[in-house]
Amino acid sequence: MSATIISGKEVASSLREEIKKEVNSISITPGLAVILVGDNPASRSYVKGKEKASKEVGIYSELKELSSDISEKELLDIVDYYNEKPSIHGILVQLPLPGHISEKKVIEHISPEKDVDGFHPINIGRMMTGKDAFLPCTPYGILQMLKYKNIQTEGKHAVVVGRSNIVGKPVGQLLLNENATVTYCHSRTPDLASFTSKADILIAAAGRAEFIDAAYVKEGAVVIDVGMNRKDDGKLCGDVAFEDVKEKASFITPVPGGVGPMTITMLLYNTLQSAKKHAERV
Ligand SMILES: NC(=O)C1=CN([C@@H]2O[C@H](COP(=O)(O)OP(=O)(O)OC[C@H]3O[C@@H](n4cnc5c(N)ncnc54)[C@H](OP(=O)(O)O)[C@@H]3O)[C@@H](O)[C@H]2O)C=CC1
Ligand SMILES: Nc1nc(=O)c2c([nH]1)NC[C@@H]1CN(c3ccc(C(=O)N[C@@H](CCC(=O)O)C(=O)O)cc3)C=[N+]21
Repeated sequence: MSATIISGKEVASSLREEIKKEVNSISITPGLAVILVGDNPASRSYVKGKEKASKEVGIYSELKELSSDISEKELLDIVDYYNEKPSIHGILVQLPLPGHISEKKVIEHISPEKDVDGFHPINIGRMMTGKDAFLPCTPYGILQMLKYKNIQTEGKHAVVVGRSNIVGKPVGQLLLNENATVTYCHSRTPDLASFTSKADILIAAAGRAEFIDAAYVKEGAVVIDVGMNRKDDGKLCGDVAFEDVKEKASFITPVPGGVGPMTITMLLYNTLQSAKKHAERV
């Protein structure tokens, strides 16, 4: 039996309709500032996607493009400018940043109230303790995809491949909050397949093209592919060998058209929530 494909595009467009309606119903226009340092083509293409999606739902978006030789101090000053700007409710600094700039410092400089990426330690701490917080967009989007398909997490064994601060760690934490039993794997995990093949829900977030094949997957597992890799022919592919794994899994997400569109959608959602909170305060 071939797996059901979870279309991130479909889930995203349904959520974006709701976001659009709500944006139209509130008294202020949500504003998002996107800061892009340098001219990495992949980063530029993601940022364009975010801008286009913002416009489609009626969110104002402002793109600040900066040269890769900007100093850390100059970048922090620009973050400050948006921290103070009342029409901006969300700030996103596209990662990665050039080597001479501390990502940690920049993230910690963003006001937690405008941290719609959910990367600030205050928001991470709030997420870990189950308090109201901006949840990181990719993990949050994955939860929405599971919900949309009525996939149970309670009591399930979730295995996460990857432990980055932006994907691996928070997706595990959110699944734990949803009562899954969570195992994290990473580059020092010996015999990876011995762990992944136990997973009811397998999250692949390592950034290695198509390396999760059917041998890594349990029959009937739910497989979520976060990976975003370029093949030699220039085509985009995930961490999962889709054609092979889809014959063994019960649900699977494609790349493109899977987790990616959900990441952008949750960014829009977080920006809307931030604007609503702002409206309550003034
Ligand atoms: N679809 C979307 O919206 C998004 C997609 N992405 C994509 O997801 C992928 C992961 O992103 P990100 O978390 O930022 O990447 P990082 O490179 O920061 O982290 C990769 C993680 O995978 C682990 N890893 C690497 N190789 C292996 C291996 N062979 N076996 C087991 N674990 C391994 C690393 O382990 P260790 O810690 O030991 O180094 C690390 O924890 C990338 O392809 C990225 O492009 C990212 C963000 C959003
Ligand atoms: N501060 C910050 N926040 C991020 O959320 C962030 C970041 N930095 N740096 C890079 C990663 C990566 N990321 C993606 C978002 C959407 C797609 C996406 O929409 N992908 C489409 C395909 C896009 C294409 O065709 O190029 C898809 O999967 O269908 C991909 C990747 C967000 N990231």
